[in-house]
Amino acid sequence: MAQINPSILSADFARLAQEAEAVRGADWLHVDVMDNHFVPNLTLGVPIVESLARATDIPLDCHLMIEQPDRWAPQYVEAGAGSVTFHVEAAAAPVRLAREIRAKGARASMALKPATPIEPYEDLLPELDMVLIMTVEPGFGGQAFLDIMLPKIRRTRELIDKHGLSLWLQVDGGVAPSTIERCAEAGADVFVAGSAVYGADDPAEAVRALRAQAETAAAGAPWACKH
Ligand SMILES: O=C(CO)[C@@H](O)[C@H](O)COP(=O)(O)O
Ligand SMILES: [Fe+2]
Repeated sequence: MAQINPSILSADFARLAQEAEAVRGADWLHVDVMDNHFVPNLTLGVPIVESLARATDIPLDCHLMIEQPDRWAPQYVEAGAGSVTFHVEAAAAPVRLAREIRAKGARASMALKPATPIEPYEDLLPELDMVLIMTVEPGFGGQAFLDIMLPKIRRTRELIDKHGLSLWLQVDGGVAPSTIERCAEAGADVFVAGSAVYGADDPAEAVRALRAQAETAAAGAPWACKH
């Protein structure tokens, strides 16, 4: 089943509890943590994640666009995140980090920037609960979807299926009604959407509509028939 994770990067940061309520029915709330080093933007950190976890019962999917994730990721689990994604480009010891995140009780996920290939990390997949293929350069919401990432999504789906794994395949960046079907056909099953959800008149309805589009597209995809 397709999961839709609205990104609060496109929400009003002064009203985060209400903005979470506005997307009731979403599978996860996507929280973009940026440190102005790994990416040229600065957002929020552990204390806000802690408050948000108390303010909503939607589980938090924390996407860490930060340097030194080995040092910081465990603190996001302690703050209440149900899933923590680190960038493999920034991690010193991705296997140890994934194991630590899992041992602390959250789902462990690894993100790849657009220029990072999946193939060198094939052997790490069993250590993970999710892989995030970035479909924009990380750092900002509202950017145009990079079509050139579709082959990487397909290749990642093939690797997951080849190893008989059940980890989720997330896409993030420019996911909208005009792009979500191509992502689902390529093999993604978790969809982050910021501007397409919070820019809509009815964000909860936008979540439902995106999910329906993704599920229809996935049903007709060749990879879906293998399960
Ligand atoms: O991680 C990021 C950006 O770096 C994303 O999660 C964005 O927040 C997605 O926003 P849209 O492209 O959907 O507007
Ligand atoms: Fe993100």
